[in-house]
Amino acid sequence: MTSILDTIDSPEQLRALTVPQMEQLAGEIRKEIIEKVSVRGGHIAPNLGVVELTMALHRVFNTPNDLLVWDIGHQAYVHKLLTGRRERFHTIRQFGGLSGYLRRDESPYDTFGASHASTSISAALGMAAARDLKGEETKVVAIIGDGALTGGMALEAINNAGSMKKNLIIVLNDNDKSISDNVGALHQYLSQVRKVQTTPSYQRLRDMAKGSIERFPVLGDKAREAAGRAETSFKQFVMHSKSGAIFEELGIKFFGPFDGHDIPGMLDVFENVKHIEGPVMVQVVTKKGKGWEVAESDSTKWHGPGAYDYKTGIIKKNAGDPPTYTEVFANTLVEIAEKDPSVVGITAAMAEGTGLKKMHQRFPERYFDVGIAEQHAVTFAAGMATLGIKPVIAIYSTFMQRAFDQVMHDVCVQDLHVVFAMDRAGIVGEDGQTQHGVFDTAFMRILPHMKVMAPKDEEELRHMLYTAVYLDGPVALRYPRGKALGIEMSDELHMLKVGKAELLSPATLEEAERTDCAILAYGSTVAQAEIAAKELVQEGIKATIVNARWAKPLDEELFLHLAKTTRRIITIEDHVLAGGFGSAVLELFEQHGLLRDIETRLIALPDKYVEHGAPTILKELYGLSSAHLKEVVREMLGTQQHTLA
Ligand SMILES: Cc1ncc(C[n+]2csc(CCOP(=O)(O)OP(=O)(O)O)c2C)c(N)n1
Ligand SMILES: CC(=O)[C@@H](O)[C@H](O)COP(=O)(O)O
Ligand SMILES: [Mg+2]
Repeated sequence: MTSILDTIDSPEQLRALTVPQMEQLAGEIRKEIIEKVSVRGGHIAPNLGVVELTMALHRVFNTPNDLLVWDIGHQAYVHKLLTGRRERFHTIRQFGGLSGYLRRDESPYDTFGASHASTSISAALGMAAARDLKGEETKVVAIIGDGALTGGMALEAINNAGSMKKNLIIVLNDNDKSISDNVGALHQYLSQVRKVQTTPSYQRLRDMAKGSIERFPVLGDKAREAAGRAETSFKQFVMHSKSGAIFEELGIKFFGPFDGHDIPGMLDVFENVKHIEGPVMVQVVTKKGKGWEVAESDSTKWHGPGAYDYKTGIIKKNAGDPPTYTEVFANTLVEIAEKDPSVVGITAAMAEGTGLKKMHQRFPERYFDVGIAEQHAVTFAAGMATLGIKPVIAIYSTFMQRAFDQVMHDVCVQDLHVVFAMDRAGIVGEDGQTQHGVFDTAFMRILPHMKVMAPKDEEELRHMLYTAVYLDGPVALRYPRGKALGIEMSDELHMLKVGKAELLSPATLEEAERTDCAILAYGSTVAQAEIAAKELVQEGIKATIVNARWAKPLDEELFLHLAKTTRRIITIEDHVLAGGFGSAVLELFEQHGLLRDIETRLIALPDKYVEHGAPTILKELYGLSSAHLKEVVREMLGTQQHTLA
């Protein structure tokens, strides 16, 4: 059979296909995604679920003039394949390759960049308002998942859209799943709607209504007009059905649920709703992982797996790999919670990613998944803290950005004891620009009362978590994505001294005073600093290595002493330069009038959004490697590289 996918350069060709051809294309797209994504991993299940939906949207709407606004963008691989990116599809999520999300600079079909959830309706409403100001006719369509609909921004946008009355289509891609099971009252409401409307009587009525509209195949305006006139048309039926009453009452016409895998059905629905005035929501029911048994049967596992074997459906994992930082964090939290009933775990829809599912399994009553609602999660934690509960809120560093004001206004001003466990801190790799967690030290350390720390390894992470739980006031700890170092971990947990760094080498402060320079390393970069120091010894260069542990409060005594004695200080961190750990150290030196007398170098990420790619490539590129650290030391000392005989 000749490939149809091979002939698709743009939605233009898609628009010329028959329904059977589109059905064949759906199969080819699934095969392409399953095979190509296997190399680096990616968002498999979300994409397999939207194949028919994406084709129908590009078929009915005149993209790119009509605007499709995908929420998150993790489900936009099909959209990429249909919009001229087939040739480069095999590069997806790789350094220099296609992004795993939408980017306005990647294609004119990518109308709005994302990866954080719940932005699509706001952006689409803004586009609709701009369109009207400009007197244009463009259709604007937001496509949002049932998970993303639990986010505050989506609800704020619905509130706004319902009263603004702009022409706007919201497609609710309801697969009954966030990454894990979806949560919340809105989710329960939509599930109810789905259940009611899949009763046999509903199905019979629906088939009758659908039959009436099918007599008017989608051939053009005349057929549509005829369909519109049909008294028993599906459109009129769904308009008068009770589904989505909650949205109807907010001023948004609601249609659905429709089968999101039924191509002719989808074409009918979109052809109809496209002509409706005012805001419209269409509930489309899809199956996450559709068409690939392994992904259908466990869509959580296949939401965003790493590399896998597409022939066997087995996700690759090396036997004997050390645990991830996430696993160590989650196990330690459960360990602490075993002994302390006042400890609770809170997640914003990331039970798997943050490891908090372990809290769920062990202490379901002390585990809270609040949905994709980071702002609410933080203030919810603050409320708990007022009554003496010890909330540990585990949020990816990048998603913490959402809740900055809640951290400031609801937690820090009131000096409440909330622990912020910021997973995925630093460069995360293939998810790229919007997901690197490289701003957290800056935005946390500027807040009065906040304490901020980062462990050098998994053993230290355990004690940092314990310390954070038993300190007072707000405490944030950041730790990286992925595998830990594989070092042995102790059984006992202990408190770390607040604001005390660890002198790693040489063994004593007296020896450190006589070294050529001091490297103050923060968090995961301690490992690079240790490697660099060992190798520099071969060149006759002696460097003091400090594991800073705290970005706030700093170990002022030690840092000032090393500055005064070695007179050369280098900082290194997996974070942007502006406002980070190195900046904090400079502030300290400036306050003590030291900057004129010492030399400093700060190794950190530049003032740009770091692209996607393997972490090793990105760290090398941006100088977070031991090799670059050695170069900086040599440059500072004015020495050339040479090896001692
Ligand atoms: C603000 C924010 N918090 C958390 C996430 C992590 N996240 C990515 S996809 C996802 C689930 C989205 O569910 P849904 O919108 O229903 O899309 P589906 O994957 O089911 O198609 C979550 C929680 C995110 N992208 N943004
Ligand atoms: C869209 C999405 O799911 C992201 O939040 C991200 O892909 C998570 O990645 P990891 O959990 O693999 O770090
Ligand atoms: Mg979903």
